[in-house]
Amino acid sequence: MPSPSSHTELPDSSSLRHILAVAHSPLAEPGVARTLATELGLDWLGVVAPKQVRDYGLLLFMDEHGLALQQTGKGAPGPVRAEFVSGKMGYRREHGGGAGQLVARAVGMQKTRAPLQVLDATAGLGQDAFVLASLGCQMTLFERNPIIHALLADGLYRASLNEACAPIVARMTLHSGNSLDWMNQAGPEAVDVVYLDPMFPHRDKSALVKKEMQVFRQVVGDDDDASQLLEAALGCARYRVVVKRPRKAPAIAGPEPAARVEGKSSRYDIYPIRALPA
Ligand SMILES: C[S@@+](CC[C@H](N)C(=O)[O-])C[C@H]1O[C@@H](n2cnc3c(N)ncnc32)[C@H](O)[C@@H]1O
Repeated sequence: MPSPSSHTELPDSSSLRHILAVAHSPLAEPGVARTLATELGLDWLGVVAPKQVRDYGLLLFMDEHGLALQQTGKGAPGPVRAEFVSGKMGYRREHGGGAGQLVARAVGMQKTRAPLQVLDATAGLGQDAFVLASLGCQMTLFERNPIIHALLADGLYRASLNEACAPIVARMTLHSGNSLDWMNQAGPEAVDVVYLDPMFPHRDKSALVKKEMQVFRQVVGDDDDASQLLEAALGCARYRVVVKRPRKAPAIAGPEPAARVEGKSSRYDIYPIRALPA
C-alpha cells in the first residue's frame, strides 16, 4: 500500500492542470507546498495573493492555517480545507451527539460494544471518518483524487499536532488511490463495515450548493462508478455496507437497501450482511 504521505501525480489528461497551480502566502514556509507542486506535477507560483492571480482559476494554497483549495480573483469564496481542530468539526468534536449521531447509528455503533474496523472508501475531506474515529472506530480511508488527498493529508497532519485530536487521528490511516482496487483484492470479511459517500451527480448549478462546495465538485467531478463500489463493498464487509446519499436521491443502482437512517439533508442506506456482535 502507498504510504499515507505519498501523493500521486495528476494524469496528463486532467483538465485541472490548466487551471490549478500551487502557491503560498508570505507567512507560510514554501517547502511543503513546493514539494507538493512537484509531486502532483502542477505549476509552482511561489508567494502570491490569490485575489491577484489571473492565469489560474484555482490554487492549492498554503498559508499559516494549512493547505487549502482557493479560488482566485476578486470576490472569490473562502478556502476549502480539511479542518478538524477548529470550525465545524472542532465544535462537533466537543459538543456532538456521540453514538446517537446519524452516521454512527448507520454504521451500527449503538448495536455493538466491539470497536469497529471501518473502511471509508470515499474519504473526501474526511469529516465522516473523523466523526466515526472520534467515537472509537478504527478507520482506513481511501481517497483517489490527488488534490483532495493532499488536502486531507494536510488536515490530518495538523490535527495530529493537537492534543485533543491526536488520539482520534491515530485511529485513522489514509491511503491514496482507488478503493475499488483494494476492495476487489481484499476478499470476504476484510473489514467490519464499508462506508461509501460517492459524489452524487448534481446536474443543476443551483445556488443551493454552497460556493465552496462547487469548487470541491469542480476538482472531483462525478463519481459515476458508485454501483461498482457498492458491489465490491458487499464482497468485503463482514457486517454491513453503509451508503450516504442526499435525502431525496435514489439509492445506488444494485440491491435495495434493507434499512435507512434519514436526516434533514442526508440519508444513510444500510445493506446488512450479518448481525453485529452485541
Ligand atoms: C462526497 S466526497 C466524500 C465526503 C466525505 N464523506 C466527508 O465526510 O468529507 C466523495 C469523495 O470520494 C472520492 N472517491 C470516489 N470514488 C472513490 C474511489 N473509488 N476510491 C477512492 N476515492 C473515491 C472522491 O474523489 C471524493 O473526494
